Amino acid sequence: MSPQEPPTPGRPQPDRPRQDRPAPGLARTRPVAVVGGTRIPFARSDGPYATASNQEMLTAAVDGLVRRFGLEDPGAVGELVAGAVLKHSRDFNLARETVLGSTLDARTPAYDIQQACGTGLQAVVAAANKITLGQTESAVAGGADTASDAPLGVNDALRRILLEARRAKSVRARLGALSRIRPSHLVPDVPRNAEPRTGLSMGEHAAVTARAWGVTREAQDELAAVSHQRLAAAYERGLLDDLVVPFRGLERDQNLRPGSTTGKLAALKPVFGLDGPHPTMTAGNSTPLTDGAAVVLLASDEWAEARGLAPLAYLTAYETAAVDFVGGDVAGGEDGLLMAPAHAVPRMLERAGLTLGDFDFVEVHEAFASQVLATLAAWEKRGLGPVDRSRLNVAGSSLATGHPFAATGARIVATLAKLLAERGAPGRGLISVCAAGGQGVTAILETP
Ligand SMILES: CC(=O)SCCNC(=O)CCNC(=O)[C@H](O)C(C)(C)COP(=O)(O)OP(=O)(O)OC[C@H]1O[C@@H](n2cnc3c(N)ncnc32)[C@H](O)[C@@H]1OP(=O)(O)O
Repeated sequence: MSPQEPPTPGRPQPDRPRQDRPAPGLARTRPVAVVGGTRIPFARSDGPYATASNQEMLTAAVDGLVRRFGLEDPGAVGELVAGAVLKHSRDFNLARETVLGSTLDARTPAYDIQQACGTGLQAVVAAANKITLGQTESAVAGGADTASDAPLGVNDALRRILLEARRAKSVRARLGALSRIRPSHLVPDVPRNAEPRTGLSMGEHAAVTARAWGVTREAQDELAAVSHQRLAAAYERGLLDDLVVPFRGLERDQNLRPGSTTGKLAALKPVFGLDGPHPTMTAGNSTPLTDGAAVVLLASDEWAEARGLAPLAYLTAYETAAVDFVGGDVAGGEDGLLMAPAHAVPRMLERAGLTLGDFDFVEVHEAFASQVLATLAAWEKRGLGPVDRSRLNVAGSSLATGHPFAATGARIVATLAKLLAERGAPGRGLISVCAAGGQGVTAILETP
């Protein structure tokens, strides 16, 4: 090529010696340690956190983590990744605002993430991916949600009139627009716990799936009672002592009922699936609407070692899946709204070369007892084998703790990492979280 010829895109230039690709220090992968986690006790909505915002709750959880691991110094944390499902417009930059209001160094970058109830786990995965690629040394990840302080939207018709009034070029045109406001326009737009494409609530969708998989009321109540009993036992033996920081007078999850028994649960009246025969889902075997926040600290081994912190476990695999809950095999149960983990987990296990029997702990987010049981049945049908119940949600799960949507993933990661550390290496735990919109987020934690 003559010096006058333009360089061909993508061709190595003769005067530029060929380098090792990728450049040294780039595109490496390395283990991602879960160093610890902190959450505030979860509260039933319209209870003690009724006036707490997502930002206040997330800040309390972050500050708890900063105190516990001494993260105040500049540059200690690479970034904060967090989200909320129910967001006010003031929460548009929730993670960064949380940094600014917290004891983290104000120069800590932060960004928001959202995958419905999978948000907390997806935040952990996003942060972990940067650590494994060597793009950052440490990160805090998690989420917060409040169903009490839910954002109320302006009635759509009123919003259009107000926008028209704002755009008006004259006082007359503005008054003309405003004169169309009617008392009915003052009815707010309240967020509904429902799927926009079906109009059905999460519970109603779960009821359809429960029927498809033949999940009984007794099995659901049994799972719910065990969840409460195991969470109560976990508190009693101190498992949560360094994971939960008090907030607004609460020291333990408010929803926890240590005396929950199948007898008491059997007395509750059904609340979902009332349009079909034998409804089985009640307030006791469904998660309540909940307020709360949870975060975890992730890091490279080098970072943890330099700060004298011992990793609890390592995040070693991740998978996500989605189902066609509108047009797919909904009646057969495979494409039920909350069944995406039934697809994500087999894929993840195949990639990892593992079966369900290879796990010491299996953590399945309990949106509803019926959805957990349908998921277990689907895994079995797909040849993954049964889950040993003595390894399932051993410290209780969302039926007992409650479920502040975006916080649940981080709660599970922190609890599982603690369980693995307590058990001692080698150990392995699976996480499965179903999410609105027909999605599932799953992961594996290990102590090699
Ligand atoms: C991907 C996902 O995670 S999807 C999941 C998203 N989350 C949801 O969809 C939330 C679903 N939950 C709900 O909508 C509501 O909590 C409902 C409809 C289930 C229940 O709401 P409410 O009727 O307000 O429940 P409430 O707390 O009042 O409980 C009803 C009764 O059951 C009783 N109860 C609830 N849990 C238990 C229990 N474990 N043991 C004994 N009694 C119980 C309550 O004491 C109450 O009794 P009372 O009427 O005598 O006071």
